[in-house]
Amino acid sequence: MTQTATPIALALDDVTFRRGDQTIIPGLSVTVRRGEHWALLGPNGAGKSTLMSLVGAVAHPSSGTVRILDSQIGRVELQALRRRIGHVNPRHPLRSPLTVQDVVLSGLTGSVDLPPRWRADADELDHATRLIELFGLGGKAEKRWPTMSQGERGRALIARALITDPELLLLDEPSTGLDIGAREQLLETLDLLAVTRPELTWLLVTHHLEELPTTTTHAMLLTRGQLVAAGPVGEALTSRAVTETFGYPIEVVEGDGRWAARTGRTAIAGRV
Ligand SMILES: Nc1ncnc2c1ncn2[C@@H]1O[C@H](COP(=O)(O)OP(=O)(O)OP(=O)(O)O)[C@@H](O)[C@H]1O
Repeated sequence: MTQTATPIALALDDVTFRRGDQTIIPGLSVTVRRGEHWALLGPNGAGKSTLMSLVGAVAHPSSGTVRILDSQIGRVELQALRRRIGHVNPRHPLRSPLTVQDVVLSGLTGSVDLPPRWRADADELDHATRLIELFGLGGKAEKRWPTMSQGERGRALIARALITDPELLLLDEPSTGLDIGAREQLLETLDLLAVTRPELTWLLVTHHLEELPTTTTHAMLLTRGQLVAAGPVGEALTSRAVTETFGYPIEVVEGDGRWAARTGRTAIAGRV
């Protein structure tokens, strides 16, 4: 019996990205398969957000090819492709006092605010309610954006990203500003999502190894727009690769699927 390979969710082939004179990504190739959960790590300015905008069908590469789901950027209508991608941006530019429910529903209209005459139908309302419950916001559906905590906002934004049943979920620093309890709740929810939606592929940008869900399957380490390591998390997230990525001696520790970083004291001792 022949085994078919898991379909590809993202394929970047020799991708470059330039802004004016600056080359932000000098040539990057990586393949992500459906159902994989990738962590994307790298120092400030490494190009993580740039990479997220390329795989989120927001930016075009300067050269090379970007395939997202079954479409190649440059050959498809980006708007249609974006509807299949859930993008969680911690700097969501909402100014109006929308309720949790409306924030989640705004994922259906793809807008920050709800269009004035738009109304959700019964199925859409039901879906929003289920997501609000899943993310522990049941009982808070009427709470409004300005009075929501950072943790509540983060969870509402993930529910918003999921309401279109995306095939790809992009999480840009989803734990930013969360206290330990809220962070743990978020990580548990992502782990639960991995069970309830095994086909969903995600890419999660973080600055902290402690913020990786236990269901992280792969990791990509980026510095100056180039990959230092990319592959199964156990192979890519090594002390050596993290040290090279951040240009500082770091020891990576793993236990029960959770990750942590601490200063590589042995390496430092060897320097003095
Ligand atoms: N709008 C912009 N105009 C000019 N340069 C930009 C712009 N956005 C990003 N850059 C530059 O592109 C490079 C990569 O930035 P990017 O935001 O992708 O990095 P990052 O890894 O996400 O950083 P951080 O961890 O600080 O969020 C940086 O050198 C940055 O200064």
